[in-house]
Order: sequence, then C-alpha cells, then structure tokens
Amino acid sequence: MSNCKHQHEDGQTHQLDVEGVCVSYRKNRVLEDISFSTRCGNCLALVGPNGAGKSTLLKAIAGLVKRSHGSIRWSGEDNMKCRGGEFAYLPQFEEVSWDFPITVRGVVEMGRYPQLGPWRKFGEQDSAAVNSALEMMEMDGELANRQINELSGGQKQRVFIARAVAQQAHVLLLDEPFTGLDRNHMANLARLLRMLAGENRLVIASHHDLNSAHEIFDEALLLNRTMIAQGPCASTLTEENLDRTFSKDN
Ligand SMILES: Nc1ncnc2c1ncn2[C@@H]1O[C@H](COP(=O)(O)OP(=O)(O)OP(=O)(O)O)[C@@H](O)[C@H]1O
Repeated sequence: MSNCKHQHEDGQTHQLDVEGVCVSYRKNRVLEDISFSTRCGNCLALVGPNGAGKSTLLKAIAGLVKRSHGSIRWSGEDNMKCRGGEFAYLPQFEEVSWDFPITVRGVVEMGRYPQLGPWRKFGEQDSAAVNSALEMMEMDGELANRQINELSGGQKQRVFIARAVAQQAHVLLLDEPFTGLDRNHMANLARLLRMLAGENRLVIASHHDLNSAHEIFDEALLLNRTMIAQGPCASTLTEENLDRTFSKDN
C-alpha cells in the first residue's frame, strides 16, 4: 500500500462533510436532506431497506449522480472538484457488464487509471499496486489471466474489490461488497476493510447483515430516504432506530 497523505500538514485529519443533500431521479426525490460527517480512519456502514437510497448516496459522494441540493466536501473541497483517484467506487454486482472482453488483471489495472492522468505511463509502482490488490483478494496466479466472464459470482466480486483497492484512494465507496462471497472470503474482506481503515483511509459500505456490522464497522448510518441516525455502531444500531428505519416501505 502506498503512503497516502491522509493528514494535512497542520495535522488536521481529512473529513467528509455531507450537508443537506437531496437527490432526485427525474422528479422522484430519493434522498432528502442528508447531513453527516465522518473522517478517514473510519469504517462506516450504510444500513437501510431495499430502495432506501444507499447506492444513490454512495454514487452522490463518488460524484456519479448529481445532487439537486446540498454540498459534499472532502477536506473542505467540493467532491466534484476533487482530483482523480480520491474516491474509489465499487458498483453493485448487478450494475457491471460481465460480458465485456477483459481479463481479471485488466480490470484491476483500471483502478490505476485515475492516478495516471494523460501523461504518466503505467509503471512499476502501478504494477506493484495491482499485484498487491490481486494477492489480497486471492485473484493472483492463473486466475489473474482469466476473462471476467469465466469467473464465479464471488470471484467477480473479488476482482472489482481488488480494482478499488489498487486505486489506493483515500475514500473507498463500496456497494454491498460482501455480496456473493463465501465465509472465508467474507472474513478476508472484513480484515481488509479493517486494514484499510487502519491505514487511515475512509471506508463507506452499504451492508445488509446487521449481525456482522458491529465487528466490521466503527459507525453506522441508518437511512430510509432521509437519515434516521448516525454514530458508533453500539449506540446507533439499536432496536428502536432499526424499527424506525425498516418500518417505511419503498
Ligand atoms: N437510475 C435510476 N433511475 C430512476 N430511479 C432510480 C435509479 N436508481 C435508483 N432509483 C430509485 O431510487 C431509489 C433508491 O435506490 P437505491 O438503489 O439507491 O437504493 P438502495 O438502498 O441501494 O437499495 P438496495 O438495498 O435494494 O440496493 C429506489 O426507489 C430506486 O428505484
């Protein structure tokens, strides 16, 4: 892993500030007045029912969908103006076109493109980041040369997690990263997320398994179109908050 600079020279920690964010698809408002702050070194779980707006919030932070109101700032800078590579985004499994002819290594190399920009060639540092990410997700060796359409569901998911890891971004935005993984790879991914937070990165992931949330994540954000609660898992994932979050149908 590279030494990303996660601290300003004055020692201030990087922080994500989301304030009053609303997002609509055409006229359908799916996120209403979302405000929270979190900082690097944290693992934050987005929890809420299907259709609550978890993916939309991740995409809004990544700058992939436009907000109609509010602001999203990373270290004080508007997220849409952040330079390439600050945010690594793992799309939900169903959103990826798996028929695209590309190898596992090719996908993971794509994680380096935001760092390269128009002038820099793919170099040793990039190869090292790709190899390390492939090893971490156990997609190295023979698997690295396979076409992605020849993989199992869990292997495909691991390739895209490896792509996000190879990017060595400050902020990892992961849409249901545990989907399709077997028990061992789930445990491996949980360790990886803890390691990334330990390197002072910010990890935000949508997550449906409330039993494992306490072990993996420091904080939870409960969402159902509006924000219900945010804070440390123990004080946020309470019966009362969960009832309020899951009582509204979408
Ligand atoms: N591209 C789109 N165009 C129109 N509506 C959309 C689009 N993407 C999502 N929606 C709608 O926005 C709402 C929130 O969807 P979103 O995918 O953000 O929820 P989610 O919490 O991630 O759900 P899940 O747990 O099922 O993945 C849903 O009502 C969904 O139908």
